[in-house]
Amino acid sequence: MFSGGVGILSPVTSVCFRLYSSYIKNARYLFHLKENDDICRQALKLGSFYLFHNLSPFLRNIGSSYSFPAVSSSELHKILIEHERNEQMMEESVLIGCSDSCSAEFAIDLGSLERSRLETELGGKFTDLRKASLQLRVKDTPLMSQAQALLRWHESHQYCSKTGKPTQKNLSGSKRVCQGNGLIYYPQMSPVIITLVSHRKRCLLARQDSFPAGMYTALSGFCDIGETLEETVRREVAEEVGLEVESIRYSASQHWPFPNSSLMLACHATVLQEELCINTAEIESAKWFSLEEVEEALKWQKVPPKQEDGTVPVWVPPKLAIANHLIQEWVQEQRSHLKD
Ligand SMILES: NC(=O)C1=CN([C@@H]2O[C@H](COP(=O)(O)OP(=O)(O)OC[C@H]3O[C@@H](n4cnc5c(N)ncnc54)[C@H](O)[C@@H]3O)[C@@H](O)[C@H]2O)C=CC1
Ligand SMILES: [Mg+2]
Repeated sequence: MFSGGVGILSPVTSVCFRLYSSYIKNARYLFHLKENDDICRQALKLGSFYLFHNLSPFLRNIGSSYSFPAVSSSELHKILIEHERNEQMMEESVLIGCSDSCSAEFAIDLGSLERSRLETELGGKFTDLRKASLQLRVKDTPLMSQAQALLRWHESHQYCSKTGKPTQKNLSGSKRVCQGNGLIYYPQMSPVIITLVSHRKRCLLARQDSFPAGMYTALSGFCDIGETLEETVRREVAEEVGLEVESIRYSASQHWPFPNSSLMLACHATVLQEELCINTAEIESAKWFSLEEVEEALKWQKVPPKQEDGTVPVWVPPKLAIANHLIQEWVQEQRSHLKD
């Protein structure tokens, strides 16, 4: 059922939608919701709502796993009334997507409501995002991260940086407009490259002193303004480990919510030499690893225990991090070379 859009879209648009795949229907419907406050206001009455409290997502424990459940519009309405809030508060929600049946999905921060009472009533816990990311199934984390990132952006962009006047969110939350001069602000992400450098049969993993003990990962760095993806890869590899990049191959991307929204652009790169010159202001340690060593590091599903000599074995970020994807991809490629 095309519930979210029924009776709201023009007949012409609705006819077009019937010819499209559900993916295209959803994309077009979301476009209308983002752009048109009236359509979005209607969708609020039928949509579902993911809950946050001071940016901590609401999780429910079911047996040995956790879910990130949504409440219906009428359930949210009831919560607001019971906590003596105006139903207008529903309009503080931000749009984060829509279901396969085109029912709009929103996120709302209930930080002004009593947390422990809400948790008891809803039967779950508002959980810090980092902890929640590790508790939830990997496939459920992108929606939660996206929702938190958008709520966080709105929370920190209440005023225009040019006029100092308040900014007003449009209903979907796809932008904020300065009440003084009409300047429009859109949610932002910082582009970051993450590169798995390799040379012959080994790959390079590094760690910063702020990482948990034993954790090594691929090199990463924020793009400077005006740089291309390729230029950032070359500069970061040179800056952090003193190596000259020979070739770059794009792999995949990921939205990363920590500490602020980044768009992680993941690449493989080969280098011309292997002698490292580590920039200790940025990196605590960087080492070349063989296939066997990387396979060993991948075996740890969580932080490994200390060994008898007090050291922690090398391990790599969990599956939810794109670093893990890059490392797995390299392992697959090395294994396939062995077969050749
Ligand atoms: N999802 C994943 O697999 C991984 C994600 N990351 C993320 O990548 C990001 C960048 O990693 P680093 O190697 O530390 O970057 P980096 O090597 O560029 O160094 C960080 C420094 O860059 C500067 N900087 C420039 N632009 C910045 C911006 N827009 N925001 C914050 N700092 C900025 C700051 O001085 C900061 O201290 C971090 O947010 C980290 O969480 C890092 C590794 C793996
Ligand atoms: Mg870095």
